[in-house]
Amino acid sequence: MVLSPVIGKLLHKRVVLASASPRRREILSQAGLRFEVVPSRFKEKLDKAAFPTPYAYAIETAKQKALEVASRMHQKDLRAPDVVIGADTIVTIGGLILEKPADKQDAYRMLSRLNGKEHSVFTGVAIIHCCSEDGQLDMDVCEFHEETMVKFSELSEDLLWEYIDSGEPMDKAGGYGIQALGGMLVECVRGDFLNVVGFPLNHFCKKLVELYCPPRREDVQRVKHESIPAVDTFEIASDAAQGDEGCGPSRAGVDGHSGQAPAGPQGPDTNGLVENPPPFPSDLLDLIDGFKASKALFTACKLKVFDVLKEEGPLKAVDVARKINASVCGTGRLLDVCVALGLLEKTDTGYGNTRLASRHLASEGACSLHGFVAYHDEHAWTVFTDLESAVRQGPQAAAGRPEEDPSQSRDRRLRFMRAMHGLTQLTARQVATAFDLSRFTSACDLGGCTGALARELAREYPRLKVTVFDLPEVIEHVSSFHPEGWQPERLHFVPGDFFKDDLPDAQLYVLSRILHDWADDRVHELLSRVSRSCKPGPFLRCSGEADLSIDCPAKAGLQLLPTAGLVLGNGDLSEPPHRRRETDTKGTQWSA
Ligand SMILES: Cc1cn([C@@H]2O[C@H](COP(=O)(O)OP(=O)(O)OP(=O)(O)O)[C@@H](O)[C@H]2O)c(=O)[nH]c1=O
Repeated sequence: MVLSPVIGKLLHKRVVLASASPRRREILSQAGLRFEVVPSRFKEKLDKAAFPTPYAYAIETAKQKALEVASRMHQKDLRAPDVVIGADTIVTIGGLILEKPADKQDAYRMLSRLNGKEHSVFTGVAIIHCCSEDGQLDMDVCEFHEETMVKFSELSEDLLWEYIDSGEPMDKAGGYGIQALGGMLVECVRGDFLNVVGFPLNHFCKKLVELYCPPRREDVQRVKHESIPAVDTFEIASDAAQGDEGCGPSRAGVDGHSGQAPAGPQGPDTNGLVENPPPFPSDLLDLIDGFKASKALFTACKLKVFDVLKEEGPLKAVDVARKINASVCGTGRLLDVCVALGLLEKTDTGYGNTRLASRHLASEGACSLHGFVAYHDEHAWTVFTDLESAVRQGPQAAAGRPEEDPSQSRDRRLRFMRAMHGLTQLTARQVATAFDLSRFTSACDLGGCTGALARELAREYPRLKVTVFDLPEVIEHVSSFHPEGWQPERLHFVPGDFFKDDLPDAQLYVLSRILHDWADDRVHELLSRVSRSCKPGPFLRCSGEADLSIDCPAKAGLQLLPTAGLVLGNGDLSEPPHRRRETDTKGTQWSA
């Protein structure tokens, strides 16, 4: 890449750097660019949590800095510069964004966090091309970011404080300046050094090539003058002249409007040119993008990435690729996605599981959700792919599908059981202890699958005998979900269909994750069958997430566990359960 012709493209344009950073000014002027400096008054206080990535935050801040300068200059002399450049540098570590420290203690907190570790430095850049016609300002925004990895050595407390006392950290993102004394803290750098200093010159020049030789429209996003968001400013307009410094011929266009009030946080500025920014639609973007994250998680689980890393991590991408028999490039990308999703950690030694992944995404272990993930990948994913036709044609379309072959349906059932087993193991204790069931001596878990909840109930209540009632083809596989030689005390399994067969006798019926599977008429039928099986006893009724208009038997206690399902009992439940947890009561109303 020949640089001077690129920079030369800007020679006859009025270029403004919307930044007070002396480092940015130096980098750009040393590259031969001629420009003016008009520091932006945009307050860097966007809601970080509203951005999907740290660099999206840096880019947006850079853009707002530049937009603020462009619109202010346009208002002042009704002529905006040709090009305005904004930039924002942030340091990120462990999902946290570090900007300039507020004071020495803040600098100490930042540097301690970075001590001995690798972190990312992102600079977001916005290049705005302005065009004023008939008093109207149109702007084309081109934006990009650059990431550089920086590793700090292990540093002593004394050294950190000596560095802080030098005063250098205070105007620098992350509390250090790599180009000066801070260079002593740094063990190595991966990527563009100047990006850390405050401006990714190389990427900037490449962007200019794209824009000018010839411009590629897909890199340029047209922003109409009307859509310039409102900005918060630090100073009143008259302060501007003090901050503006010229590098080239000074045409900053600041007219020193004295005594003019700054635009309020929400209000338009004096010329009515700046409008309220629309709220950033991060929830919507998450909805749009969410399936990609799910599929990346499903794929990593299926390829046993979390198992490999649990046993042998940390490992480099190339080693993981070999172990899972996949391409190095594809594996590297998948691993990086998992890092971004918080499932893996990446260090110098390679990729490793987070605790969350080791506990829940490896295939073995009491808290494993591997089966639950596999079920969603192999079953729910396909079902949802057909959602449009299900909506168009109605549920009868699914009913009209050809019968699947029995071995396939057996596999599907086992997958489903594995999914339910994993999930129930995770929640069983909470469900079993959400109510005080100690007065009961017998319970029946309807559709209790592998008995994971029944087992917990039996463990929690030493007097309780629990029957698991489920389809014969489910009961047939139960033993494979429990340790060999497992002899459950006070727990037994009865095959049957709760819509057809007599329900086993019990004082308490448990329906956990059952009712949501059925349409209202079926729910009514099932609850009526349960109601008929209940023996006379004190009465308590609760309505919760579903409005149960069943013929509720005066003989049965009936409670709804919103997170888990329904418990029907005939014991003395006339008082609200004292062991009910706050988190379990959401949306539930009690009436005796
Ligand atoms: C990591 C690092 C950062 N910096 C400086 O940190 C400021 C970041 O803050 P910003 O908000 O992006 O810029 P600013 O200085 O406030 O200026 P402005 O863009 O006008 O808001 C910029 O200065 C950078 O050089 C260094 O000089 N060296 C380093 O190693």
